[in-house]
Amino acid sequence: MSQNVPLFANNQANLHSNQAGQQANQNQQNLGLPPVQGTQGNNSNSNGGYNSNSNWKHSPSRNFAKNQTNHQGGFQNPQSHHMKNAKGKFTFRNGHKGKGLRNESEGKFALANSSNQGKQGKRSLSLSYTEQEIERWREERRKHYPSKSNIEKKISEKMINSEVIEREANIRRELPDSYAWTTLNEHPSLESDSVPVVDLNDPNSLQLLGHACKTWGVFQLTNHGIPQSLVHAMESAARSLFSLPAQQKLKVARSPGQISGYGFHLIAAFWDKQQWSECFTIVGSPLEHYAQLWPQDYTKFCCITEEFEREIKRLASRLVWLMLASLGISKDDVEWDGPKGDDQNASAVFQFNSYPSCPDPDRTLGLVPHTDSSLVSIVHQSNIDGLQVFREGTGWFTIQPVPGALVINVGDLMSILSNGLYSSVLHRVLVKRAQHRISLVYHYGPPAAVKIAPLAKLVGPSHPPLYPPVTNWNEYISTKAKLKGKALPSLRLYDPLMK
Ligand SMILES: O=C(O)CCC(=O)C(=O)O
Ligand SMILES: [Fe+2]
Repeated sequence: MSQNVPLFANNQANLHSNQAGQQANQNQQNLGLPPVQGTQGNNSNSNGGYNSNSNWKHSPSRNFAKNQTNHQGGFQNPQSHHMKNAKGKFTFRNGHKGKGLRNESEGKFALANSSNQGKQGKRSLSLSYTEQEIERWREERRKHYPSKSNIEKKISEKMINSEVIEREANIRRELPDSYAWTTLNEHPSLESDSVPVVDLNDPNSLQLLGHACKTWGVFQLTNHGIPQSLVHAMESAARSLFSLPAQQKLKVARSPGQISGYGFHLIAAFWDKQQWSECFTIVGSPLEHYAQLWPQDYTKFCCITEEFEREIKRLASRLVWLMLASLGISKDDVEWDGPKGDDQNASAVFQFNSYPSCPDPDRTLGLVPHTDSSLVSIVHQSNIDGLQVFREGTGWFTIQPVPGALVINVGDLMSILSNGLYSSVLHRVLVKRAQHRISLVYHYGPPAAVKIAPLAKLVGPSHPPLYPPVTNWNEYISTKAKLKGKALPSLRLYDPLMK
C-alpha cells in the first residue's frame, strides 16, 4: 500500500469507505484500517463527569459558524456547510424515528399536527403533512422496506462488518509484519523526570519557559488555566469516539485530499510501515462528522469541543507570545499579528489520537519520530505515558504524565521564526500491551496566508538567517510531505554547528 502522498492527503482514507456500496469493492483489498478500538458498542453517553451546571455545557453551538472561519485558515474546510446540511438531514430522519433533535424535527411536525388537530380533529395525512414531507416519508419507506434486494443488501453489509471486525480481532492477536519497526531500539529509552515542568503562575515562568524551549524544545505546563473538568470532558468525548464500532467510525473516514475525519495519523503518509494508532482530525467545525458519529448526542459533543478549542486556542496564542517575548520579541515585531494582537485568523488542526492495546508493543510504534509542523503544539496525554522526546547523544526520554499538566512542543515554524534559537522537538509514541492510550493534540499555526521567516530582530551579521522564508503554513506542509517529514533540516541554509 503506497503512502507516498502529500501530508494531509493521506491515501489511507481512500481505502475507507463512506458508502455501503463501495465497501464490497474494498472488501477485496487490504482495508488499510488502523487497529481500531471498540467494536463493543457506543458509550457515547459518557461525558467525563463534566459539570452540567457549568456555563459551557449550556453554551449553544452558535459560535461554530464563526469558528469555522477562524479555524479553517488555508486548509480546505470540508465542513463549511455543516450547520445547514446537518440540520436538514437530521430534522427529517429524526422526525420519522421520533428521537433526537426534538426541538427541530418534532417541533416541525408537532406544529403542523397541533394546529390542524386543534381546529378540526382527525385530519387526513395530506392535510397534516406537506406533499414534500409525504414524498420524503415514502422514500424512506422504500429504502427500508424488506424487499428481496434490501434484505440482500443488509446481509452483505453485515458480512462486510463482520470481516472488518474479524480482521481487527486478528490484528489484535498478533502484530502483522506491516506494523513491525526495526528502528525502534536504535537509541536507548530512558525513564527520567528531567523534561522541564513550567508553572505558568511562577513569577519566573517567562525565563523558565524560554530556557525549556532552548534546551529541550518541549516542557510540561501546569496552571495553564484550562479547567480540568473541560479537559476530561474532551478526553472522554475522544474515548467515546474511538470506542464506537469500526463501521460507525468509517462513516467519517477522511476523504482523499482532506484533513478532517477519521483514519491514520496524518504523518502516516510519510512511511510505508503502519503505526499502531488511529486518529480523528478536526479543522473548522466537527458538526457534520459528529452528527454521523453520534446522531443522538452530537450537540453535547459539539459544545464540549467548541469550548475546549476556544480555551486551548487562547492558551496556544499566549504561549507563542511568551516564547517570542523570552527572545525579546514583542507583538510589534511580528507582521502577521492581528490588529488587536488577538490572533483571530490563526490556523489550527485539532487531533484526537488513539493507541489501542497492542499484542507486541516492543516491536511497533504508535507514532514514528517526527517534529510538529506548527508554531506550537499542545498535548493532553491523559495519565498513561508513551510520549517520548529525543535528546541528541542520549536517547529517548519518556514524558511522565504530571497530573493536570499539558505537554508543549516547539513546532517547526517556531524554529524558523526564532532563527533556530528554539528547535522543534523530535518525538514519538510507544504503545502498551494492556492499556489504551488517548491523546488530544492542538497544532497551532499562523494565519494561513502568512509568510514565515526568521524574525528580523533575530537576524544579524553574527546570526545570518538559518532558514529561507516559507510562503505559508500549507506550503511548508507540502514541502514536508515531499521530503518525507525531513523538511526542517533540509531547509537549513547552513549547518549551525559549523558556524
Ligand atoms: O500522543 C501523543 O502523546 C503525541 C501525539 C503527537 O505527537 C502528534 O499527534 O503529533
Ligand atoms: Fe507530534
